[in-house]
Amino acid sequence: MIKDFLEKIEEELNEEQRRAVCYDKGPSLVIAGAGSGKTRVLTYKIAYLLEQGYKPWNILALTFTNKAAREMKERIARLVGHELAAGLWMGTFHSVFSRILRKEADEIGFSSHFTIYDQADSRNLIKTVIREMGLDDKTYKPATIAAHISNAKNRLILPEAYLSDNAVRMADQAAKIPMTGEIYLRYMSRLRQADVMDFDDLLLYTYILLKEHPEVCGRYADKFDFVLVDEYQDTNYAQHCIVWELTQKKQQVCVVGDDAQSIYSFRGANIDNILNFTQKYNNAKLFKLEQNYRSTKTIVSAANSLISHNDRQIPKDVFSDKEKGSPLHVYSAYSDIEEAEIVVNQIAALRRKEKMEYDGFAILYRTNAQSRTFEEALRKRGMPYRIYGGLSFYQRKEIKDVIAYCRLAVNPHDEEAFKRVINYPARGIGQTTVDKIVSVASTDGVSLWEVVSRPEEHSLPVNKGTMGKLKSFTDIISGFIEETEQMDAVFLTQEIIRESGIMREIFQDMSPEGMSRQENVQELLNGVQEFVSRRLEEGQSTGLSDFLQEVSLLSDLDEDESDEQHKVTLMTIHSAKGLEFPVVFIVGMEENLFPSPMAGNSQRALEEERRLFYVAITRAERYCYLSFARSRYRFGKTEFSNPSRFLHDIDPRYVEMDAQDGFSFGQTRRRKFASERAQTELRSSLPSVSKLCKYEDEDDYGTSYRERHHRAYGEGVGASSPIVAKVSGLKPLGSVNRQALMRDAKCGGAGLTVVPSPSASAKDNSELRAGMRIEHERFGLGVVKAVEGSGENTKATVEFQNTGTKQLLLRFARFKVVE
Ligand SMILES: Nc1ncnc2c1ncn2[C@@H]1O[C@H](COP(=O)(O)OP(=O)(O)OP(=O)(O)O)[C@@H](O)[C@H]1O
Repeated sequence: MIKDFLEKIEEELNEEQRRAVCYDKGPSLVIAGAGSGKTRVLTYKIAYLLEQGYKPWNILALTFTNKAAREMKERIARLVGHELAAGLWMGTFHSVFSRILRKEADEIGFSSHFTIYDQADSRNLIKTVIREMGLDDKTYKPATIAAHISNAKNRLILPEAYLSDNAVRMADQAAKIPMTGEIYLRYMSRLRQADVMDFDDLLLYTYILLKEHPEVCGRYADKFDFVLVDEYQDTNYAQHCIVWELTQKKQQVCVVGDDAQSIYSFRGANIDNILNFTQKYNNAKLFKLEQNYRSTKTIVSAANSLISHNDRQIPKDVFSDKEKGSPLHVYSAYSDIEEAEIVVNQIAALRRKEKMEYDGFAILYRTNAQSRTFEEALRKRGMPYRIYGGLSFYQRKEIKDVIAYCRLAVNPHDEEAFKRVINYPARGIGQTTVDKIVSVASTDGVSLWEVVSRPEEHSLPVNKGTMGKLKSFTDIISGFIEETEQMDAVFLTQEIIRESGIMREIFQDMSPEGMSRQENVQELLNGVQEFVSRRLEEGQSTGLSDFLQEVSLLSDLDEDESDEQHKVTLMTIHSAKGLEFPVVFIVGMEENLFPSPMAGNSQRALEEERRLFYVAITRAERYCYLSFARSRYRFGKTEFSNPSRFLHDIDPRYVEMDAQDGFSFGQTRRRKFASERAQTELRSSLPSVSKLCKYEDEDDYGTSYRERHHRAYGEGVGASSPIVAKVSGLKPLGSVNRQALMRDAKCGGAGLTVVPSPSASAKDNSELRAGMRIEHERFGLGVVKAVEGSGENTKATVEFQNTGTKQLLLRFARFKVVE
């Protein structure tokens, strides 16, 4: 058996992997470059320890996810048999330590039956505490307070320490939430009274248990002869301290990870744990796995050249023995619409050329909301896809909520939409009331809307208070109904998001999940805006019911999920960690998107964004495509984007770009692409779009939505889109300023040339002839095939290079003739 196993090790592992696997003479740090077989090494190492005679119950292996633990256990079982593998202590920090905590609960004043609160439970309790303390939960937003508490727990800061820390107090005071420490104190005691732990407590109390009960700590430290930790770069301070408590005596610990793939600081991960490991365990042996088995030489070199721009890292030289492969191809698109079409066209072309299945392709983006345009382009082409680790755009809760209001505005008798939002956002209309409405409606044979619109006539049995709440609801919906007659879909959707209270509900949650919901709602607005602009250009109606019609067709396809096994995968880069695909598209490579504007000027945050890009590139086996859109709708207007600074970080030898794309790689890095002057000039020429969008809500939040978002996303260069101009009476951006931007952008630094989208001019339109080439703001380059009609009704049929053939009503079309 031993001989077989050693032979297997010889066959399956390279020399450095073997050395890392067979080392059990003290602490070790295995730095595993991307695609270098980290999982293989961990699996073999545990199997090796078992073969060496270590007992499974004396081995503790901590993973980042339950899935990783399951998969690793299966692989170990294949090597050493199920019986041995089953006895291992293997799982996530939370699952392993909740098991230990249950056993030792009375040591720290809990019963062994303590309950574990999930995020929603814990937020509810925080909200209750805030209210009990007489504080305003609009100032003390539960999500924000929860994040502060979680952060403190992950750093092992207890309420008393929190309260006595001057720096923390001052920071909370500056953030206008000085009572956070008191809330934390009360929240903790409430959890204790209820015999409950929240998720972070599982780590915090484990640490307390080990630190304050040396005999318990000694028992576990003696029990575990070997501790292994996967994804060590993503551990937080509490996890790091727990590992230390368990291993400082025997020093039999092996941590595996890649500092270049540390991407979870927003969840408390601290890259310093891995960077400083060899200082903490000063006789630790360092193994570097540098051979990448996944990607072509070019992809590995491109990723190396990118990450070399980070200061904080453990030096390594990742290499590949695979074929050289093609350069990373960069696409510059006119708009997010064209970007999606380019990607989908490329998928179709590669499938034809290389006979690849759909599941060989992945589209990776920085934010969830970006899936919309790609989903729509894939659907249009009938290409099967799946969203990995999430829902498709129109299935997301916040989108369904807004759409439900839109449906009511168009048809208030829509029962499902009615039930979905009558008490969302919460307006004190309980299930009992809804049941009564349903019952009366059924007896009288009318719709639910009919009952609440005329409750007396239908003898709805509710009290005066409830009657008032129903009246407020019907007033809101009636307002929308009235507006559907006169307003277009963009105006109305904005109105709905604001007046329904959804904006207040969603935009006060600044947690990562909350931000993602905000981005989704914003993206829905972008979709509506895109719809309206397109329909205007096509000479078709732009009402809300037209938009809903289009959306319902999209959702219909959603339900009619094809049985196709092979699907294109769409996901955020964060969820792509650990996965690999023959072809990877990394989209939205723009400033203000990637790096995330939240990173601001913080070097630490920017380095993490760069690591995220590194993770994305290293998912690719054979082809890697990068794309950016030069404009996209944001905040109700077209915003021009500059290519991401990260594109400059890749050595030009490993990238290529089509010559006509108006982008060139240069030597000078990280300077502003478009000059400040041009941006300022352009901005000052813009009328206040906020008048239309009316996002301001100072009364409730102190700061406005736009202000917060612009803080979050940075100030973009924008121009009113045609529909914005039409509805609000604003004029489209003057050509002088646009030319100024083009002039400045063209000679702007960094070796990049950015040509903003074109705008239409009357002259262009009247002289338009078949055969002419045009540049359209969103559809990109195209050739005019025919011009028909006259005056206001002149239409052109244009065959676009990437976005197909379209008919444009010239009066509304935004393009310029290029030849
Ligand atoms: N010695 C080896 N010989 C051949 N192939 C190997 C070897 N080691 C690993 N591989 C293969 O390399 C690929 C990458 O391995 P794995 O997924 O474990 O990498 P990883 O280090 O976890 O990567 P990442 O951190 O980038 O997700 C896998 O397909 C794996 O089977």
